[in-house]
Amino acid sequence: MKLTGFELRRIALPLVAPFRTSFGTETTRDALLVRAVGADAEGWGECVAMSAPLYSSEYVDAAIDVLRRYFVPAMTGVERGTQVAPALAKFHGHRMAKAALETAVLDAELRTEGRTLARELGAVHDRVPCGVSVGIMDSIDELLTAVGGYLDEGYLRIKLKIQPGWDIAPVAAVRERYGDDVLLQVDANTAYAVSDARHLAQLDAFDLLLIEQPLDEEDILGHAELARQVETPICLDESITSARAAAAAISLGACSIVNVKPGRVGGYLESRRIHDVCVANGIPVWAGGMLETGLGRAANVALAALPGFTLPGDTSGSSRYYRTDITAPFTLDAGHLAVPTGPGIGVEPLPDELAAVTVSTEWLTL
Ligand SMILES: O=C(O)CCC(=O)N[C@@H](C(=O)O)c1ccccc1
Repeated sequence: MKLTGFELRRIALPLVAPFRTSFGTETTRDALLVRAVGADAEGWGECVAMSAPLYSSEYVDAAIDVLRRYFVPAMTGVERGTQVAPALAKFHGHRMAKAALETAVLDAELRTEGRTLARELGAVHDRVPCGVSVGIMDSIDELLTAVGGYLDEGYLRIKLKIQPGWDIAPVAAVRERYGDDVLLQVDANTAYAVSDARHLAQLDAFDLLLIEQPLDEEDILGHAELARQVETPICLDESITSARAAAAAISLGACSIVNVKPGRVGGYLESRRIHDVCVANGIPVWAGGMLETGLGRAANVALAALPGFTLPGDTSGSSRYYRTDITAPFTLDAGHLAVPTGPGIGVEPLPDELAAVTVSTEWLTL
């Protein structure tokens, strides 16, 4: 499929409520969409970089610049999704920008050929169990109300953001209020140090599924040491930037569960490779999230349908974050989301909704 060019579209979606993590608070999702335009189809990719380099080194302005200056010009001659990563291999980093470009080309290719992303990746389910991520709040009462609301909506797993000073008490309160059967996990987003091991070991009393990314993303050996001192399984997110990094972290004993986030690792094809490495090592994986619109959400749900995704992911319904999504909304059904069945990622932006949140567009001809 011959490509004629790409559109970079920056959008701003207000969140239904502030979302606070150990590294900041989001109130509006500043996001970059990439549209690949081919002779007889177009495809979409969502860059999950945040406004500022607080989750990782990437941020929206940098993604726009690197796409415009280096990555899109390197797409000359590229006609299939599998050709994108090799064409970008000489460039270091910027995995979220690379992922958006690869997904847009892959979506256009699959739409041209009438194939779904789910099938292309090796999905084996037609719906996926959904968890929800709950931010840091001003009070335990506020947290318990939020958690109760999500449980009422049918979410099958609760993830609590934690940080020093907001960890043991909120976990204990949720366990005390909602019981021991609720699937519960925590996410520290690198907020602790290995010297906090004894403190974090207090979480062992609460039968958590996992503790996600407690230490700095580069502290693989620290996570291996922490795993020796804490019973709760350690899950890595920010540290796992590729299948090679996953293999190394697993062999070093740094994690026993992996959060697979396509944007963080450079795309859905590398995500499948991470899945395969983890399955080969008996390591469960689950689909992470980055407050995606329905475009990224659709692709994440397809990925979450692969056999090794045995834990509910951060694949919540659209209404968790947005009053109005830019695609038909993803709505929870008995705690699950249906895997899209249309070609490619299976969804498209709704023109009016997309226009309403568009901040800027830029066309780059190949
Ligand atoms: O449900 C979602 O899409 C968000 C899930 C979530 O908590 N993402 C976290 C994370 O660190 O995994 C995050 C939040 C905000 C910004 C970046 C990452």
